[in-house]
Amino acid sequence: MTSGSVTEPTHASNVAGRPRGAARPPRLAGRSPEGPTEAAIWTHGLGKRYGDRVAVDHLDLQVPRGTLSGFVGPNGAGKSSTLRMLLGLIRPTAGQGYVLGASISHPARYLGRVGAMIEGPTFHPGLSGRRNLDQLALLRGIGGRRRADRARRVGEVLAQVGLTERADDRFTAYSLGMKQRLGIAAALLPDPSLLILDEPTNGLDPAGIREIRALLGQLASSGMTVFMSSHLLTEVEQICDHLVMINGGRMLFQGHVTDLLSAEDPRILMVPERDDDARRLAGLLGETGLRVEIDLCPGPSCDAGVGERHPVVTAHAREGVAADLNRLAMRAGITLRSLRTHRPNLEETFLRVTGEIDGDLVRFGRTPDGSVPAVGAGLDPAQSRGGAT
Ligand SMILES: Nc1ncnc2c1ncn2[C@@H]1O[C@H](COP(=O)(O)OP(=O)(O)OP(=O)(O)O)[C@@H](O)[C@H]1O
Repeated sequence: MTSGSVTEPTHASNVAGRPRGAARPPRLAGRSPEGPTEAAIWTHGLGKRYGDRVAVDHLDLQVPRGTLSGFVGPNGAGKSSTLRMLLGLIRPTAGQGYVLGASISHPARYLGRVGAMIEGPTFHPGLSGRRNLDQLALLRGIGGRRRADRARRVGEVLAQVGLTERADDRFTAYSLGMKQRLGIAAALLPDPSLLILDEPTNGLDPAGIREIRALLGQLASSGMTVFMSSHLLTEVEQICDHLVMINGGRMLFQGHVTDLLSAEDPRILMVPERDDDARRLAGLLGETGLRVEIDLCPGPSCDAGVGERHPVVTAHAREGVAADLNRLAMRAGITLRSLRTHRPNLEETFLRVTGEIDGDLVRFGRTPDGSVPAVGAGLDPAQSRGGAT
């Protein structure tokens, strides 16, 4: 079993922990926390300083073999520096790391089994995709000295990334998506066990993103470990089964995407017909033991499906109690304009954990009178998640 773990800034909440019975992707079933030799990537206390600037701060990474793992963090979080240390391009200033069981102090021992695309692919613009790959294979000694062997390997990787039909077109004629796929083909030349990609979907249109997504999914299902950095959280949520989230060089979360998402409280969002009823409704719900917030600002976490701007009362409760909450409101003479359930997606979770947006409570605290903060906050979490009766 590979457990998800979360380290949070103090203002973020409700992310830690894995609810009992949370489903695991089958590919990882039965695995246990992995040591330096079992994990595809393992680091302990890994750090990188540039002068006084700390780019990577005591990172303990564990990327299990065979996963498609997303490496996410805001700009300047330390992703590229980490990838560069793993590839032996820069030296760590602290800690240790292992890639495919070999220490990162001796990159030559594992680089032959690692494919990488960092900072986008660079190819000769006047040569075809096939010729570019052939030259790279020759330079890297892939496929042996025989031209036929090299050509066979180049043909295989071109087929793998779906470029066979356009293989003899010049690189300049390729779309951005095709250029990215050629970059991945180059990384695949040595038939690696681990593929490290820095922002492979950067700048691509939705169709290009879909192609890369399908390609990475295929590679991972063939048993290869793929570790890719990305800013596109929707993509990571859709294609990755494992996630490493960092900010300011520090670990925020690593584990299964499902663990992170299922640790987020499900919510029920209610908009009373009369704005004045919002506080009374929040008070009533709070008395049942639920954690409740009021938000005046429609947004991803408080949009209750109402076009106009009305106070939204959010109860941290599972979907199953929605009808109970509606009845409770009705009994108190409060009619609801809308009621819906919401579970935060990876993007919302990420923004909250990295502190890019304030939590609902903070935002409510900034309203003009600020007199009703969280109702029911500080109650037994089991109670607040259990729902009202
Ligand atoms: N060669 C360098 N010299 C000095 N500072 C650097 C150097 N490379 C990176 N940094 C700094 O280290 C921090 C981490 O940068 P890094 O590029 O690793 O982050 P990142 O998560 O990859 O960001 P981005 O997504 O914007 O590329 C940043 O503050 C950056 O300015």
